[in-house]
Amino acid sequence: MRAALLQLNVGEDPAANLAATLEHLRAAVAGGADFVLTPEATNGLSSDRALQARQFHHENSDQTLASLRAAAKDAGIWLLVGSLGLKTNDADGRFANRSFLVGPDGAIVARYDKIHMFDVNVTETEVFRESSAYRPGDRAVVAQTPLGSIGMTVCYDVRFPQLFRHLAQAGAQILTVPAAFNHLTGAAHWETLLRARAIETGCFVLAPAQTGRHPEASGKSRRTHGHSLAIAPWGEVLADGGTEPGVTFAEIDLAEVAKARARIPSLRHDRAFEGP
Ligand SMILES: O=C(O)CNC(=O)[C@H](CS)NC(=O)CCC(=O)C(=O)O
Repeated sequence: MRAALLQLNVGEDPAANLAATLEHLRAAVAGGADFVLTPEATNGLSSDRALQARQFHHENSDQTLASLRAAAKDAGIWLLVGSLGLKTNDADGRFANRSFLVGPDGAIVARYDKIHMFDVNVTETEVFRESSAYRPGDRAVVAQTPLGSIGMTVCYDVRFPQLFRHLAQAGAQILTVPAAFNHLTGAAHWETLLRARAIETGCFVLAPAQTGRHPEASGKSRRTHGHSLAIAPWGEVLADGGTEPGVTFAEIDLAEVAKARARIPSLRHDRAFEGP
């Protein structure tokens, strides 16, 4: 199976972001991809909640999702829409940060709402309160597909190894980690965290990422780390997307999952313990 990680530099306009995503998706298909993955926040990054309330839609009327489903069907590929900001029916008006797995017939096979919210002061001036805009999910998801069993996560989830262990012990062979990783924390932690999750679980880890500077109409901007990564179950980096937007390919051979787990069977060696 040939996977393609789309590395994006989205702005605030969902229509422009969709156009760029479709362009990269066509390049991925032309390059022979069976499974295409887009990053977190494929429909846009913004800190302007009022703007997002005008631009985001409910899942069943979201144009980004409809167009990407149609593109997956046209090309006959599997597609992970890393995540979309979507409206919910919650009284407090919070959005969902939702990841979708789409089949080659365009059907939604699985959906996952990001569980861990990035409520972090990266520096005094780079402050994130994701949970003020997004409501966290509370359900782990593994999807069985002909490509393998796929455990779904998003971005900051990568810092919670118990979720990854749970997914692997529930049968996942491939773990998806679409991200909009911060440039500072990314430089320090991104590759190490992803490689650790692959090694601990004996899973392939596929992590398509946002990259570069994301300017907002308000004058604010954020910077993301890029470096979309495909990692093998033994921990090797198979492909690194660098810092430019584009497509990065990786060959996924599921036999590697069984091989890595046969060499180090730690996934089956959990023990109960007491204290402190
Ligand atoms: O806010 C949105 O619209 C979309 N969501 C994101 O960009 C999220 C929350 S700000 N980013 C992360 O989780 C980065 C985690 C990270 O960088 C780390 O763990 O160090």
